[in-house]
Parts: sequence; structure tokens; C-alpha cells
Amino acid sequence: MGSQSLVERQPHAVCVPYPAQGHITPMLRLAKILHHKGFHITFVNTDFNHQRLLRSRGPNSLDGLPSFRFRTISDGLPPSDPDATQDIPALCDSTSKHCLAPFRELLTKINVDAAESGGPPVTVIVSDVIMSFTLDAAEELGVPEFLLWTASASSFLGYMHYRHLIEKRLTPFKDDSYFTNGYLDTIIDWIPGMKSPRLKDLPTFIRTTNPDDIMIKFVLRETHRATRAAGIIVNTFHELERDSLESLSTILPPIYSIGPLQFFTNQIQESGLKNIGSNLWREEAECLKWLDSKEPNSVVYVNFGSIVVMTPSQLVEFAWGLANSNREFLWVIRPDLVCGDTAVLPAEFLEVTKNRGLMASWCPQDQVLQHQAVGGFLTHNGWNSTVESIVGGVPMICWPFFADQQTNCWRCCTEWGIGMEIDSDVKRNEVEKLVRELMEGEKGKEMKRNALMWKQKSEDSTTLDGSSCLNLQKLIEQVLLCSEN
Ligand SMILES: O=c1ccn([C@@H]2O[C@H](COP(=O)(O)OP(=O)(O)O[C@H]3O[C@H](CO)[C@@H](O)[C@H](O)[C@H]3O)[C@@H](O)[C@H]2O)c(=O)[nH]1
Repeated sequence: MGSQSLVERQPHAVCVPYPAQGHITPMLRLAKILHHKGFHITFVNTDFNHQRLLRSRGPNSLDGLPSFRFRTISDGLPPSDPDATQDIPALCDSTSKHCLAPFRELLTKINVDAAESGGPPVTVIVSDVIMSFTLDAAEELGVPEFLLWTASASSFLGYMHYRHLIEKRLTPFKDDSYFTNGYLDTIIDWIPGMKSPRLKDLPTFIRTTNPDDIMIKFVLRETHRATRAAGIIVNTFHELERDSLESLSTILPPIYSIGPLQFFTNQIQESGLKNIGSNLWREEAECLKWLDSKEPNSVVYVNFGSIVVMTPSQLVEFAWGLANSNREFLWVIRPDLVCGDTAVLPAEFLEVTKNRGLMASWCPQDQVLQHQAVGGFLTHNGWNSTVESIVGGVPMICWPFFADQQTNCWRCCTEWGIGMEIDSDVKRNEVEKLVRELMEGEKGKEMKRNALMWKQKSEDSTTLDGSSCLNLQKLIEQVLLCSEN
């Protein structure tokens, strides 16, 4: 990927991620790619996350480069635990109600500063799909807006059909019995681009009895507004989600599948850019050294991303399942992973596993999943984790928690052949059985072969004539074309 200035007047992209880890990371990757292609970048975090990034990465870590700057806006929420994930429904509600005004002010300030200093004014906004208030500001300013969808194309399709699920009275549920009476097994065979998922395989916010549910309303609003964008960028690749992407392209503005984004970002060698990171917790790089001492494909890696919370008893079931599997494991336990308490693991578990288990609170996951010692991944199927696992060629045990994770799990298990689902009511015997199957069983071997096949396809998509590389080229041309009008 050659760095070059593409137009005489430098294009200036203002990038606005949704303020959660799984959204900031892919937006930062996209921003780096755009910068490498010649764009001036302003990256907009919330004040809350800006402070967290400074704490986890050091006080100078967000100084950026002259042409890659960080700015902040308020998320509109009252103060909360400065080191824990914010409440997602509250954040969705607040960003959609309170972020437009400060964002407008910020854009004005950026353009005034640019006029005074001779820098480039804003030419395009690149925002998360679920920060759709930015569309109003882009339209007022007269610049195009592109939206980044950070989850799978399949889950986007599921969300786009919430409207039809409501019209068909499949949601909201009539009463609480619908959560357990088999209703969630209802087959949905009318969504083009999805091979007959069950209701339980669709993004989970439909699981409510409340017709005024914040998340349902939020999804309806954001998916409807997405149709106003100049284009939609998705962190997936055509070969992986062809059917869903084709279906989405009939109901949305032009779609650009340019994933896995990290392939492009990893090729960028400029040290100034490489040093800009997005982790909200401090990475424990020692994990990689520990993995260096292990045999290829010998370690089970366990990580549930940045939002999942579990009960103390679920934590204990996972712990004993891992211990009883007799396998070596790297287990990342976020400080806020266990609800209502700090994680307490039984002393006996720690004793039994002290020579074969490493625990950390956050790790450089992208690198962990590419490490040859990692043979399997116990995951919640957040989309970044799923894609990073595909890029690493690592098969998965899937414990989806909420949102799009159930849809990603369904695809991993039923279509791509790289996952086995574990019951949400997790029990130690099942963890043990599935870990053994993953690491030494016939099914595990077949999944590993499939994972390597998808790894290869993901790499192919980013080579010069690969689908994602071509789409990226098209996107850059279209962004620049729009920006010049
Ligand atoms: O110890 C860790 C744990 C995580 N990560 C990174 O953090 C990101 C986590 O993202 P993801 O796997 O997608 O999980 P969540 O944080 O749960 O992401 C949210 O955002 C995703 C993208 O929209 C959705 O798919 C998820 O359902 C939603 O929960 C990934 O890039 C990981 O590499 C680390 O670097 N180190």
C-alpha cells in the first residue's frame, strides 16, 4: 500500500467512533488507513474515554502527529467508575440526545482553526453507524458522511429487519414465558441473505416485553438514519459474508466491505502512527513472553472482550472447566468482568493450575491470536474477536452474551465450521468436554482445518486484486470524489 497525496488540497476526515472499546479499535484502524492514504485526521473520542486512554497508555500517548489529531466531546452522562465499561443502553440514549451540539461546535472550531493556520478544513465525516447524530452535522456543513459498521454484515441485516419483526408481531414478546418456552427457536425464513436463523440467532435486543425498550428504539432510529450516508464501510470480507452483504446492498447506500482492517493497518510502518493505540485498559505484554515458551497449538486462550459481565458462579464454572481439561490456558479477566464484585477465584483452582495457567487483566489480543502457541479461543464472539480469530486461524468455543454476538456465533457454528457453542447456563463439565474436543478431538481438528482455510481467504481478500483491497480503493476514490464536490 503506497502512501501518496491524492489531491492537491489535503482531504480532512473527522472520525467519530461509538465510545466503546469494540468500536474505537476498528475506527482507529480505519483512520490510520485513511491517514496513510493522504488524509488529515481528526479523531473524536468522548472526554471519558480520552482520559481512560491517557491512563492506560501514558500521558503523551494521544499527542498524535501534526496531521493526526485527537479532539473530544462530552458523552452527556454523569460521572461513573473511571475504569469500567459504561452502561450501554444509557450510553446509546445519551449520545443520541446530547452529542450533536458539542459535535457541531467542535466542527466549527476545527474549521476556524484551519482557516487561521492554513490547515485543511473538514471535507468528510466518517462516523460509527450508531453515532448517527453526526449525519445532521455533516448535512449542515455540506460535507459527505461515510458510516463504519463495526460488527458483522449478518448482524447488520438482522438489525435492519427489526422493523419487520415488529410488524409481524414477533417482538416485543407477549410475556416472560416467551424467553423460555421454545419461542426463541422460531425459524425466520424470510430475511434475504440469512439462511433461516432462529429468533435466538438474531441480535438480542428483540428479547424484550417492553414496547418502549430503549435499545429497540435506538436500533430502529440508527438503522433508518443509516440510509442517509454516502456509503457504508463494513469490517468484513466478501467471501465470508457474501449473501448478507449482497442483501444489505439492496436496502442501504453503497457498501464497502474492506476487512479485516488490521491487515491494512499492520502494513503501515510509520512509527508515529504505530504508537497510537486504542486500548482502554493497560495491556500486559508479558502474556506474549509466556506464550513464547509454549508448544504450537497447545494453549487455550480465554477472553470475553470489553462489555460481557458474568456472575461469580459462572466464573467458577469456567475456572473448574479449564482446570479439569488439563490444558494450558491464558485467561484474561477484566477488572469489571464479574458483576457486583471483584473476581474471586477459588484458592484450590489457583493451586491446581499454577503451572499451566496464566491470568491477566488485559492483553494485546490481536498478537495473542496470531501466536503459534494458541490452539483455541473461548470467546463471547464480539465481532472484533471473531475476525481476529479468523485472521489467526484459531477455532472457537462460543459463549455469546448479547447484541450481535449470537448472530456471529450462529455463523461460526453452522456455516463457517469454526465454532462450537456452549450453553449460556455454563457448567464446568461442558466447559471441560468442549475444551478437550477443541484441542484434541476430531471435531476440533476439522474446525482447525476450516479456520486455516478462512485465514487464507481473509489474507487473499487484502492482496492487490483481493475483494477488500479493491473495495478500499473504490472507497478512497469515492471519498475523495465526494470531498472535492
Ligand atoms: O484483553 C483484551 C481484550 C480485548 N482486546 C481487544 O478489544 C476488542 C474487543 O472487541 P470485541 O471482540 O468486538 O468485543 P466487545 O468489546 O464486546 O465489542 C462490542 O463491539 C463489537 C463491535 O461492534 C460487537 O461485535 C460486540 O458485540 C460489542 O460487545 C478487540 O479488538 C480485542 O482485540 C484486547 O486487545 N485485549
